[in-house]
Amino acid sequence: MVEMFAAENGLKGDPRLQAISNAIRVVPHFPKQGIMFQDITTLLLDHKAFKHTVDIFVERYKDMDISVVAGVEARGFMFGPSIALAIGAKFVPLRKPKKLPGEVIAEAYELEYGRDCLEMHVGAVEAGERAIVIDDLVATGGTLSAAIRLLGTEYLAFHELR
Ligand SMILES: O=P(O)(O)OC[C@H]1O[C@H](OP(=O)(O)OP(=O)(O)O)[C@H](O)[C@@H]1O
Ligand SMILES: Nc1ncnc2[nH]cnc12
Repeated sequence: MVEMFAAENGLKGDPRLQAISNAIRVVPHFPKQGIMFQDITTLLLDHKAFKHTVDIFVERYKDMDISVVAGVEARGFMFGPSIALAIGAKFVPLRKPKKLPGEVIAEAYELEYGRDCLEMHVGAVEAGERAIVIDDLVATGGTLSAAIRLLGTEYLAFHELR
């Protein structure tokens, strides 16, 4: 998995990827039978692996005229703001329902274990802005698809941690 990710992203031989992978704990059968839960809280405890993670995104997306880093609640909030600050972009939280106080647009989606919805404040992103979506992982892709629909077609790329 690490080798495939490295080859696809121009990071072949980069020792940071294995360190990141090693720092993610896999918890079988959480939150229900059959799910191999990828727990990034252990990555957050390892400051070197945490920094490597943010650095890889920053190296990839700096100087690409990206003005929006959209983070998916909750785990995209743990990585997105650091990346936004480092590349000089604004951070836009994509939140679960009824958390944002202003006018919102919403997108519903299916999860590996349920159904949910993401909301974004109207006006947080302007037409023509280039955005990236940050989250910790893709399972079915439902969350990522909803995030992209929220941002419209102005997004540039998405990158998962593992
Ligand atoms: O590709 P998908 O099938 O859509 O699944 C991936 C999403 O599921 C997890 O979040 P979750 O909805 O469990 O919320 P949490 O971060 O609040 O725990 C994960 O952080 C992604 O956002
Ligand atoms: N396997 C998984 N590990 C962690 N978070 C998830 N969200 C959906 N599937 C997941």
